[in-house]
Amino acid sequence: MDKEKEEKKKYPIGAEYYTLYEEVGTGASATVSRALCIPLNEIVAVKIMDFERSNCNLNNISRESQLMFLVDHPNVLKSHCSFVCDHNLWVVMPYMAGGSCLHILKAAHPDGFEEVVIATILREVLKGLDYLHQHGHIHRDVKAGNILIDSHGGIKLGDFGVSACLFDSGDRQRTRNTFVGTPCWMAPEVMEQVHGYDFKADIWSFGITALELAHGHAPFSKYPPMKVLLITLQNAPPGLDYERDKKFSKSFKQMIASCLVKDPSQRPSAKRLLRNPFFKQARSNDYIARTLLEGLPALGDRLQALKRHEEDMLAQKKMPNGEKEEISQNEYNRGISGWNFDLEDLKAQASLDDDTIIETDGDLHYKQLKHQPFSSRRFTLLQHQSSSASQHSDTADSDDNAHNSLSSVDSTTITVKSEKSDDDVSVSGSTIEQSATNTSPGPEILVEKPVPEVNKRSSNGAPASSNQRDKFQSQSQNSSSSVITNLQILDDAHAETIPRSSKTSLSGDEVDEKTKNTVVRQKGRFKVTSESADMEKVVPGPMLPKSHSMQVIAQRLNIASPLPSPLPSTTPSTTPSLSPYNATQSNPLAQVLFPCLQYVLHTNIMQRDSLLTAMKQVGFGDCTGYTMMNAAVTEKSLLEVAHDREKELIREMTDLLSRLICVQDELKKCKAESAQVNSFS
Ligand SMILES: Nc1ncnc2c1ncn2[C@@H]1O[C@H](COP(=O)(O)OP(=O)(O)OP(=O)(O)O)[C@@H](O)[C@H]1O
Repeated sequence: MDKEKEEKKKYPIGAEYYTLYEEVGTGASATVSRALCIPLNEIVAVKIMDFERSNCNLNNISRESQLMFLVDHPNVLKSHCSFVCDHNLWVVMPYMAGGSCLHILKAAHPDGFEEVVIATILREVLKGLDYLHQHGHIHRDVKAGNILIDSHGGIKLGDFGVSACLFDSGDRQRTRNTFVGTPCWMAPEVMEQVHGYDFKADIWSFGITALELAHGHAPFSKYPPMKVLLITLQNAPPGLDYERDKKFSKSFKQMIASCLVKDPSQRPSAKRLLRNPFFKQARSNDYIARTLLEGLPALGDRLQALKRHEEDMLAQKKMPNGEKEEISQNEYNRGISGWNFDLEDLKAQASLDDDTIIETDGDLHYKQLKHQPFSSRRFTLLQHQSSSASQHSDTADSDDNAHNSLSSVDSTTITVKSEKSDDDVSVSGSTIEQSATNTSPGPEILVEKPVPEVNKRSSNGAPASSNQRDKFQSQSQNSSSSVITNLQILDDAHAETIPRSSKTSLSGDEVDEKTKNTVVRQKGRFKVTSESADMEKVVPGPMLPKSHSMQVIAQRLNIASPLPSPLPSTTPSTTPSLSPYNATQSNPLAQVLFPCLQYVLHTNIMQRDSLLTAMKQVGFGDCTGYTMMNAAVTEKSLLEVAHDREKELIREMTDLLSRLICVQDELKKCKAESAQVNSFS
């Protein structure tokens, strides 16, 4: 009955019908305020998205917010209505008086919630996620900050729809000021941008969120983005520590371990997770209202207090690391996202500061040798004896196959043997040395949440079963069409572009089984990874056109390409015998630089292909023999030019790598000498 009443309610369209009260939240591109809907005399939340700040196509945002309007599940925050006002998009939503779990953690539970509370919150989140996944949607931003609680303890997953738009918009893809997603919660496959990702990326984020609720902060939250990426890609997945987290049950540890498996296909679906014994202890909404909300100041006051606290800490420069990172997260949530690949920047980022950073609480330890000149300073990533890998494999629920994933965690350059599997994973016996003296700015690393697409094969699945679902899905299909267009603009060479949303509606287990059929292809421009993580993945074979050039690269780099290369290389070898692969194996800096150079090369190749296609089209458009012949000649000469350029780039790349190696050798010598001098003195 209540629901019917709700449905009949018509929320007016137009800013004049709403009185804005205090601000209750800020995000990457929006501020959220408590507001009064005057005609209905009802308190609502209004999210005002600054079109200019979000750098996003307003029509796309608007379409996505309509999608949010169509959402109909008690655990997913829907919008009542949305409209444009002065270049802003207003989204009117139910007011969630408890605020986000992140706010509550910060205000009253800095060390995390009790297990029963966590189980109750997460069960509700899973129900919401299951609903979204069933409808072919991926949330892509699951985190405590997006889990909202209403005054009755009801839990909803927020920031769906509009955020999806921000991620998907081709405009955003093309602009550089667009960091997408928060790396702490980001699944490794999303970071790698190699084989695409699917709804299982949400399950990873869900596992990270579970840790966030347990500890009061997400794993690695104190580190800058680049470091988070490296740690996530190279280390064993984080998890609850058997020693340190004694207060938590085995089933909680196992549940998290099953989500934080690097191989997405081994992660359970949301539906399956709901059957996990951990959730048996979950209680009612009332319980949440009693335990979390009673005694809490009003949301607006809490937010103000938090802001003041952060400002004070900043002013005093006494900010604890976790909060420093919080600010840093906010910074790039605000749009600082083109990660500069300038080596100095990288050094600064990786070392946080130019001083020694050694923490003794079991967290990652970065040790910088102060007595060395800056150019030869190195930071050492010490890895403590850790046991998460064995823990995971020991304890993972076999049903969830969690242990399988750990086999993927190996590294040749950085030996990672995790023992502790928390955010505070320590890494022992391994070093990341960064010692290059080359300070010339290189290309920028731009890690973006890529535009996803769902494999066409999934469209053969069962049709949607209700009108509402059809409506929901057709809406999402509409919204994805713009993505296609944008993608084509971005990268014509990637011809497999297909809509983001699955057209099928699958049962949880089906969803599980069909993971591979609904894999989202990514069009990320770059990936930050290293050969050591998985050399095969570094060459994005399936993502690139099977061009002759790529085979040449694969051959030269001595990298096992995931694609067979039926065509022999015809390009004569013009490079020295130095193998960049070997070079990068022994040179961590080269590891980072190498993909960058690869990217330049790939771009070049793609441009060449586009030019050739354009030439062909011109040739066929005007079918005179003369034009055809001319086109053929031009194509040949273009090919030659492209080949020359390609050779030139490969030469440059190899040259750069060999110079890096020389520099590193020199450095080693210097270090040895300085060590000798030190020992004498
Ligand atoms: N309906 C609501 N009721 C109360 N508070 C809300 C509501 N919606 C959002 N908030 C608060 O506002 C904050 C920002 O909202 P939201 O996450 O939707 O913005 P965003 O710009 O998409 O942020 P981000 O992308 O960084 O997650 C939330 O973290 C939450 O604390």
